[in-house]
Amino acid sequence: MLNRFARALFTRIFTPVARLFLKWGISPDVVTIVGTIGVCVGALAFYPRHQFFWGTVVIAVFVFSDTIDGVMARLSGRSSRWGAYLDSTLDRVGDSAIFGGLVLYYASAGHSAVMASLALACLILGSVVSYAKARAEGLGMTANVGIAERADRLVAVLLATGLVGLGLPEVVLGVVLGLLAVASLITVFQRMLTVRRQAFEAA
Ligand SMILES: CCCCCCCC/C=C\CCCCCCCC(=O)OC[C@H](COP(=O)(O)OP(=O)(O)OC[C@H]1O[C@@H](n2ccc(N)nc2=O)[C@H](O)[C@@H]1O)OC(=O)CCCCCCC/C=C\CCCCCCCC
Ligand SMILES: O=P([O-])([O-])O[C@@H]1[C@@H](O)[C@H](O)[C@@H](O)[C@H](O)[C@@H]1O
Ligand SMILES: [Mg+2]
Ligand SMILES: [Mg+2]
Repeated sequence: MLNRFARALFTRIFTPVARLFLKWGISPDVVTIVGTIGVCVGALAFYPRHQFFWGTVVIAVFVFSDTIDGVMARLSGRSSRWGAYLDSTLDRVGDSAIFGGLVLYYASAGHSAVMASLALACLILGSVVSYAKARAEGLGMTANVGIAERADRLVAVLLATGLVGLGLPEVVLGVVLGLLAVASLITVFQRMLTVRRQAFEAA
């Protein structure tokens, strides 16, 4: 949803940064890679120690590299199949680190099997959401639908985790993770139905 409505706005916001990076001779691939490392460090160094606010701040700084890399590629006429592959593959690494960081905390010092399970459910179902689209595209179809696309999932988990880091009760994060898991599951079915329709239309 956000991907549709906010992409143009965020492209405008980050175009000056993208131009600056290109002027400095930085390539889109470097931004993709450094951004992913930053997200992983933010998630895995801070979340397992219950430093939810600072972890979210670090992740939020680096996560927009995913918008900037694409803008850079298009501005410089360097959009490539390799870049698309690198971008999507490293997105999975960053997403796994975010939910994995929460799993690590709640499965150890946080002592909450329920919260750990909810975060794990979001990790797994979010990956299936992405796979459902990637596999469809690999078969020459599209599955560009769903109520919980990547930008939606990230905004939900980062806002809730950041706010809990600022003092909101932990149950807020539990509710958001629960809703996100359900929304991700619904998205998987939305994508499967879209692909099924195309597969039978083509037959
Ligand atoms: C000035 C800073 C402002 C910051 C404001 C922060 C406030 C946040 C509030 C709301 C957030 C709203 C989120 C908006 C969503 C953004 C929409 C968007 O742009 O989504 C899509 C993108 C990119 O997706 P993708 O990678 O698929 O596309 P690309 O454009 O990259 O194109 C891909 C093609 O490009 C080519 N290519 C790419 C790379 C490469 N190396 N080579 C290439 O050739 C190739 O052709 C590819 O096919 O972005 C995202 O999905 C990013 C996620 C954004 C969501 C982050 C949400 C963070 C929000 C909140 C955090 C709260 C923190 C608060 C902390 C404190 C709490 C109180
Ligand atoms: O599929 P999803 O997770 O909702 O959303 C995402 C896509 O919108 C994006 O184009 C791609 O680069 C990401 O890797 C990811 O797949
Ligand atoms: Mg990107
Ligand atoms: Mg991406």
